[in-house]
Amino acid sequence: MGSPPDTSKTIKLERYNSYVRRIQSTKLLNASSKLIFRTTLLIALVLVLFFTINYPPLSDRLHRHSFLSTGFFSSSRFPTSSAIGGPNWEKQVRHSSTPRRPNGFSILVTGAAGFIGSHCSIALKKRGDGVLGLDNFNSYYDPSLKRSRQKMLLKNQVFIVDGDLNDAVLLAKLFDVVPFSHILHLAAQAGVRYAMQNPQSYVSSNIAGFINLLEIAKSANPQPAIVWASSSSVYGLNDKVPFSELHRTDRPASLYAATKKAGEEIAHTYNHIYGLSLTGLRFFTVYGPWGRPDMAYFFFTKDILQGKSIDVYQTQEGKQVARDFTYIDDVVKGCVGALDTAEKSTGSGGKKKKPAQLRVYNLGNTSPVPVGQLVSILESLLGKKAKKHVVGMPRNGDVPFTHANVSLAYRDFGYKPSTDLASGLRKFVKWYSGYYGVETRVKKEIQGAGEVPEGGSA
Ligand SMILES: O=C(O)[C@H]1O[C@H](OP(=O)(O)OP(=O)(O)OC[C@H]2O[C@@H](n3ccc(=O)[nH]c3=O)[C@H](O)[C@@H]2O)[C@H](O)[C@@H](O)[C@H]1O
Repeated sequence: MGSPPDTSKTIKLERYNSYVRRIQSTKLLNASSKLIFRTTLLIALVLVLFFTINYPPLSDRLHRHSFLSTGFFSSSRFPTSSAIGGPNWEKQVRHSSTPRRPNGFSILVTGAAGFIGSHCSIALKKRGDGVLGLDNFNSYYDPSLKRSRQKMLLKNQVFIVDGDLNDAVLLAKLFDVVPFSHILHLAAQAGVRYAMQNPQSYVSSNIAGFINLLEIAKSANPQPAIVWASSSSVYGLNDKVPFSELHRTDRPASLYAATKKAGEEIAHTYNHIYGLSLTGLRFFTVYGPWGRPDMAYFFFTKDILQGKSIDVYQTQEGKQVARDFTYIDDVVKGCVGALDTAEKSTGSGGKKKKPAQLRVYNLGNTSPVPVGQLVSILESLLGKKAKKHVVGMPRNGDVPFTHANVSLAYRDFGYKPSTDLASGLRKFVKWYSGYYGVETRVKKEIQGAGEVPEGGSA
């Protein structure tokens, strides 16, 4: 029998091999943890860099009062990740405000998601001006309508900055990025009767906001020329007709009217001290497609269709209340005419060099219509009778009638309203039917004729 085999060498070899395997797996583990650590660090760095550039919004970084971009932008041209103040945002601001025609304007339109603001923005953009919008999308009336207008503007390559007139940091930033030649200032707290419910909102938008904008404009270089929305309501208790720019406007009947009249006086001051070119437009009850749901023609339409009763006001003496209802397309032509004839501001670096232009114009229809007749026209266009409730006009700021003399606007920029109330309301009802998807006589007629309702795709 031979001696047992010597296994001690084999055992040693196995132990050695297992030792080497352990070392190798530890090394592998170390290498992969290092890789994971480095990758995490890199991702963290990229994220920190991204948020430093894009977030929080500019004004949050510079002061605590915040406005947030809602990232609502749906157009492929203006992607959703455009926080205010970031490079992507600046690119959109520049692109939107760059004119596409020789000697075109670069215009900041405040209240661009509003009724008159959205129509004017599109008209100006279509003729080749650069247009940048500003709007705070407040909820005075259904903000979804403002968002729909915003979508329509995006389709027309107009970008709206989501921000407030009272945000001085934002306004200063906009003027840093763009040397605006003009401002069309239409942002305001509108509505005559709402002023009794929320007086402070009128002070905040129509006075403080306006002054904030003027402060930025007077310091800008070049100073822009400014065209802005005043109101027919400044005539207040004036009873001379038709209303002329030469008539008294020192008896406003509502706080809304008082803030618009204050705006006209404030405009005088900034023109006088700083040489800003300023043109105030007194709008007379403007109506039409994409209009304001707080206005009588709009909510009468809704209530009539829903079978609800409507209050039709009459004066305390039992007379009909009347308005010089003015169609939106006519008003847009007036705004464009005022911009085209606005002279340059004369100041620079906050100092006036010589006297500058200061103007006020009526933009009305020159043909007042009693509210009862407005209701009859709507009944016929909707194909439905209204449940009318005739009541005395509440003492809440309303005036019994308005009637514009527009000879000054005609003389200076050829303003000539051409749409009567029945034709204008027909266009409004056509839009309303398409936008809200409701049946009306107008809709049946246009479908019968093979037309597509306006606003149906918004
Ligand atoms: O030109 C302006 O500067 C203003 O025009 C608009 O004010 P107004 O002319 O008062 O329009 P709007 O409310 O549509 O009432 C229309 C008519 O219906 C009567 N009216 C109103 C409500 C009601 O329930 N019943 C009624 O008969 C009412 O008595 C009136 O006769 C803008 O809203 C305002 O922001 C401002 O721009």
